[in-house]
Amino acid sequence: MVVRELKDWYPQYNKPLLISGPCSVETEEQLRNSVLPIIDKVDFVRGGIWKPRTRPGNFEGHGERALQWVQALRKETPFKFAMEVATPEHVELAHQYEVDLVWIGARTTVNPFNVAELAESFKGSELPVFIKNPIHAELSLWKGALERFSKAGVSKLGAIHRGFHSYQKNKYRNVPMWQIPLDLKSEFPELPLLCDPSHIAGDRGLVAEIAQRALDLNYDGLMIESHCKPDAAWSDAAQQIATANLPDLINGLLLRDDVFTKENIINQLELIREQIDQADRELLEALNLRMNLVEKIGEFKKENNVAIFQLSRWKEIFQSRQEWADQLNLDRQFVVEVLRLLHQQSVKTQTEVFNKKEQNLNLPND
Ligand SMILES: O=C(O)C(=O)C[C@]1(C(=O)O)C=C[C@@H](O)C=C1
Repeated sequence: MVVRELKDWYPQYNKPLLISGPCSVETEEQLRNSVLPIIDKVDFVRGGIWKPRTRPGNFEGHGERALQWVQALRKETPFKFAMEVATPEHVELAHQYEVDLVWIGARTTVNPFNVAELAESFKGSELPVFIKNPIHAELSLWKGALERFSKAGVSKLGAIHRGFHSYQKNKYRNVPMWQIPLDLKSEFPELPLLCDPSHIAGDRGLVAEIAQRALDLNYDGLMIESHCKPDAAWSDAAQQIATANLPDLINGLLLRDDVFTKENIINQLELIREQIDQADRELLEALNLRMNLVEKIGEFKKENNVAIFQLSRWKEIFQSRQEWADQLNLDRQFVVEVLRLLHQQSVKTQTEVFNKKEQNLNLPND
């Protein structure tokens, strides 16, 4: 997949790229009051034209009528406009109304049929397209959508992390699972990655801290929902911040450098990284030793016809290592995950020992 850096196709890019505006375009007046005060603070104004709603009966967006309001306001005061598209008809209207950036919503990204059809409708287009993560935590679906758009010739491509649905109650509306977007960025370092703290939070009180977290992780930009009267919003009222509060939120964010630049800090960093290298080497040697011992026990078990899984020993290990973790001030959950992985690997290794055919038996056709 060919990806281009933001700066490549958006030369005025000054980190972080900022997209803000209301969840939905509701009325001409709401649009004007939500947009005009933020024009010089953001790169793109966002506004929902069609809203995919979980249940029928909720406001589903005004469609083309809202685009006409956007067009009229832009004639008066120019600004770059971004919106979600979910069908080829939306894409056609995006071109017709000279929208500057579009994104593909989480509910669309999950469906390869929709993605393929949408990507096709971008053939020959110069529009930048950002793909939101699929609603459930599956990196390959997210990558698949990006690849389909790339294959269709969309080169101004980016990703938006908006968190993942969880059936369990959580502090956040959508669980961030930061590792997934970081895995995406590791694979495609040039791919512009934005965070949508509003959809992760589901609550305007959490938006600033999530936005900061994203910048701490070196995201390229943010998409934040803002509304002139958020409590009266027709959709996602709880997560939209007041237009009047957007400047303070933006000014309060700390930008981190990409890499260390100061000489003395680089020296200190290098010293610590050498120690980490050493610690990792010892960790791997300890793992190697453990796996050799596990293999040895596997051979004993095979010789003596004893089962691989030893519940009472495993329970004892599981318990005692958590106590050790407490003594060492290590996070218990982290240690539990490592133990589970270790045990899984032991069982796999001993299964291989059990299945190993004896050498030199020379059984025919075996
Ligand atoms: O103690 C054993 O019987 C082992 O084989 C080792 C080990 C482990 O990984 O520690 C592996 C499998 C058993 O279920 C319990 C423990």
